[in-house]
Amino acid sequence: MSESTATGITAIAQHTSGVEIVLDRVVKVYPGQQAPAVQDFSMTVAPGELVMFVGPSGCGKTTTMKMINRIIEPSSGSISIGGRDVLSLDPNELRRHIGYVIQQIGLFPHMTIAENIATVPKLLGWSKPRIAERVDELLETVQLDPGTFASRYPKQLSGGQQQRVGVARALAADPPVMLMDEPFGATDPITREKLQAEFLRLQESIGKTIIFVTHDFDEAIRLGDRIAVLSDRSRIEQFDTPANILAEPANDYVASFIGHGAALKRLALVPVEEATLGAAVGTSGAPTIEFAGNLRDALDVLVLTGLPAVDVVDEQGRAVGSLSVDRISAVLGAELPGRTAGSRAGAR
Ligand SMILES: Nc1ncnc2c1ncn2[C@@H]1O[C@H](COP(=O)(O)OP(=O)(O)OP(=O)(O)O)[C@@H](O)[C@H]1O
Repeated sequence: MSESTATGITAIAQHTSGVEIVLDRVVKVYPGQQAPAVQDFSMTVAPGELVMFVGPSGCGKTTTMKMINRIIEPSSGSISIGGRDVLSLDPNELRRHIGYVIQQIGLFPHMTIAENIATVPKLLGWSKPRIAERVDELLETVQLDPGTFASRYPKQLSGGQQQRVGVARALAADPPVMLMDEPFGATDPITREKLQAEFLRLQESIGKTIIFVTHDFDEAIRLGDRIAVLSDRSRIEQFDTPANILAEPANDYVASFIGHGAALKRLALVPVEEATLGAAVGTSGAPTIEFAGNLRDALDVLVLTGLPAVDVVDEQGRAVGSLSVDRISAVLGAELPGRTAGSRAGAR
């Protein structure tokens, strides 16, 4: 490795919380192919941001992501992480400083869970006590008891547990950047929701810069700070926050991707505290909604109970006000100042 390469890696490795990723006119033409799989892809991802790539099969999501850690070499264009040109760095070294989680998990079957998590720290030459401490810490972070799981083998874990280990392994050397390729895709819907919720909580504390590939638009809405909706050759059709994409899809392609129920999806993003509450009703025995909940949960209660209003309660269970369908609708209306009814309908 040249000296400048070593300096570049050190600069990336110094960071543990997120750094900026910049892709500039990145192109990938696979050998023997006429058309590029990725054409002129440019994007800046802010430090600590969680960006979701969503698009149909074959549009180039994975190719684009894999060029960042150089599992796939770009044909042209530039990519930088924390201001360092990744194409000038040693690819193997680079990968040790970028966490990588894939759907197939890729745990080594003949290694224990602890050994799996320790792979990169070992390659980086960490001491045994430091590695052991890190493995325990990470298992706890992903809610697996080290005493129970550290010495097990992957096949002795459920799919969801294996996926948690995959995340722990990617985090082992505390990389500033994580690339995640359909990481929860192979799990059943309930496990998937659980993993998503855990992952969101985790990201709140670690603040990595993350690129996350998914087919599932609802997953993108739930997790992303911003979503890039991609079409053929990784063309960016829209790159914006989930709320903005739901409220105002850039074109018919994005609208079709959102599918039905955009208003309901938007409600799930709006916390109860953003609504203007009415007076508490105080009907005894009626279901309530927590102040920390979202407007979709509140609407669920209203629909299921048929009540005109549902009480909102604080952490102590005290009613602090109430929500009705009108009050919930008013929040969505207020989010779209000056928008005509016609354009709102377009956000379907
Ligand atoms: N090694 C390869 N050689 C030739 N073409 C390839 C290669 N890998 C991918 N492609 C092609 O490049 C395009 C983009 O593939 P890519 O895997 O990036 O898409 P994707 O959006 O991630 O798809 P999926 O969601 O199905 O994983 C596809 O048309 C694919 O057939």
